[in-house]
Amino acid sequence: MTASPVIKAVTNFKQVSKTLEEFDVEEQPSSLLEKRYPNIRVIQSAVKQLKSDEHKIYTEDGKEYIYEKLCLCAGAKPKLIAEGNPYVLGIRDTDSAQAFQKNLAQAERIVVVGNGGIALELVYEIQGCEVIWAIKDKAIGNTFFDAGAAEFLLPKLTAESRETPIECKRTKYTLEGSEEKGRVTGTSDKLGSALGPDWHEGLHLKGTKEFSHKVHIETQCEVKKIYLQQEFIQLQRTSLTFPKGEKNVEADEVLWPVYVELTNGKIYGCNFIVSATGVVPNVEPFLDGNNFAVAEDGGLKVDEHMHTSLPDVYAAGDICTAAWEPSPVWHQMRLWTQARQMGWYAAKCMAADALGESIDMDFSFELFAHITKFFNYKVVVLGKYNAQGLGSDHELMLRCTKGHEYVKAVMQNGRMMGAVLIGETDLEETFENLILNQMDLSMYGEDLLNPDIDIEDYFD
Ligand SMILES: Cc1cc2nc3c(=O)[nH]c(=O)nc-3n(C[C@H](O)[C@H](O)[C@H](O)COP(=O)(O)OP(=O)(O)OC[C@H]3O[C@@H](n4cnc5c(N)ncnc54)[C@H](O)[C@@H]3O)c2cc1C
Ligand SMILES: NC(=O)C1=CN([C@@H]2O[C@H](COP(=O)(O)OP(=O)(O)OC[C@H]3O[C@@H](n4cnc5c(N)ncnc54)[C@H](OP(=O)(O)O)[C@@H]3O)[C@@H](O)[C@H]2O)C=CC1
Repeated sequence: MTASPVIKAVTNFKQVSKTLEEFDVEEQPSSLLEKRYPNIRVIQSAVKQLKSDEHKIYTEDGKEYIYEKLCLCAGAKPKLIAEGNPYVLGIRDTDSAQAFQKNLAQAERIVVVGNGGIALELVYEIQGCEVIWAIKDKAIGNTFFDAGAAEFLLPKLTAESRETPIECKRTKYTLEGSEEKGRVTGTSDKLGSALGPDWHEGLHLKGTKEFSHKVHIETQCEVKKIYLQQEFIQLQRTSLTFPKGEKNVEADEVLWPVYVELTNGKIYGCNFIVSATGVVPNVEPFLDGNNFAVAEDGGLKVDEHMHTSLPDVYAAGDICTAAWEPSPVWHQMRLWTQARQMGWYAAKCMAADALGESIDMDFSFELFAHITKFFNYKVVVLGKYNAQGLGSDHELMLRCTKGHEYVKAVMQNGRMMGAVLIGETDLEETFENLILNQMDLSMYGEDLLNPDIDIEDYFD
């Protein structure tokens, strides 16, 4: 049962190593899925309400369905800095991405807030529009890497000329445009599927200006307040303490539709704001009235069999929070890769439960592994790649060739616990093995990253 008219399909799946997977995500009509798998019937209608004590779901088209077992995969919603403000956009699905593209086409300057996946991709891709990027941290990309890797990547962002991205041969996201709402083009309230790898390739992310890229980064700050143009003018006129434009507001000739005051005291006018500030699991309102155990991050708690706290209800993907004791080198992140693995494993668990069979935890939860692309570099993150939860008792080993590769290994008690590999390092399989087998590597010391030693052969 799905609220969106298209089905997301994983295509060109490639097992890069034991745990690393690469694939494309395509929108396909649901009829194709039904044709390929005759046991599947797709019902396109949003679920309005779940009554888990009756084993029933009610859909928006007025129908009700009884289930024996149910798996909830309703994803997550963008967690916006100012919910309801028409100048604050989030990006989640095809609709919201197209709304963003439409607004960008009219824009001279935007403010991007957040320091994770979406912000990293946006600031690199946007052309012809000035970007003020406001981040809480000292360095860019805090959810994926550390300050060292950020330093490595930064020249790519500030370079005036960029490589032309490899052209996307397929139309991956196909929904038609969105409605006009307010002064920036809004999105409908219907929640579509979250975008996946290379989501921006089908979009034309260009503003009104002739220059290529212009990104200004404001570090260690958050958004304090957002002012609409009239509010801003009024405050400038009436408030003695409000900055009048000499010091804190950059000397602008133009009046902007909206102004952002940052906690570092600076104020920027812009056409609109992108809130790329993470997600919250999509549990309301359709799950209201059910007594689910919910984790601190708002996700439905699932055990090692993807089972929620309610009988016969399972959950997978962004909506759930892994509440089992994880492997020391795995953690949850709301990513396509994990949503796919969880969905696949949840299906196996449901089948095993129905047949009264036992099932072991899937191997993909042994090691956190993610492969992606930032600033046109291949990026692989493994295990506790940012030393998450390792305390101060760990060491970092680094190898970096400017503009070419960045290799970081996180070591604890002589064992490799995580790694960040940027560029074509060819080390992912070896490092994956070293993390999985927890071999004592103390005797190799710094040779572990010595470029003259072919460690692939060494550990074969
Ligand atoms: C811009 C962007 C770029 C991303 N890039 C990457 C990337 O490069 N790599 C990566 O690994 N991850 C990426 N992600 C994250 C990834 O998209 C998500 O982790 C993943 O889609 C989660 O899958 P899901 O099935 O849990 O949720 P979703 O893909 O969001 O699917 C949820 C589905 O539930 C439906 N639904 C919601 N409510 C209801 C209801 N009440 N009734 C019926 N149906 C309902 C929705 O219509 C939707 O089809 C990106 C996310 C975004 C927003
Ligand atoms: N290539 C890839 O793999 C991509 C993956 N994605 C995934 O899509 C989902 C949505 O992406 P995104 O929105 O970027 O989420 P992310 O979770 O990746 O990043 C959110 C960022 O916003 C920051 N933040 C949170 N609240 C505030 C606030 N109030 N003010 C300022 N900053 C704030 C977070 O900082 P802090 O961590 O300190 O709270 C973090 O830096 C994520 O699950 C992400 O992993 C998206 C794009 C690409």
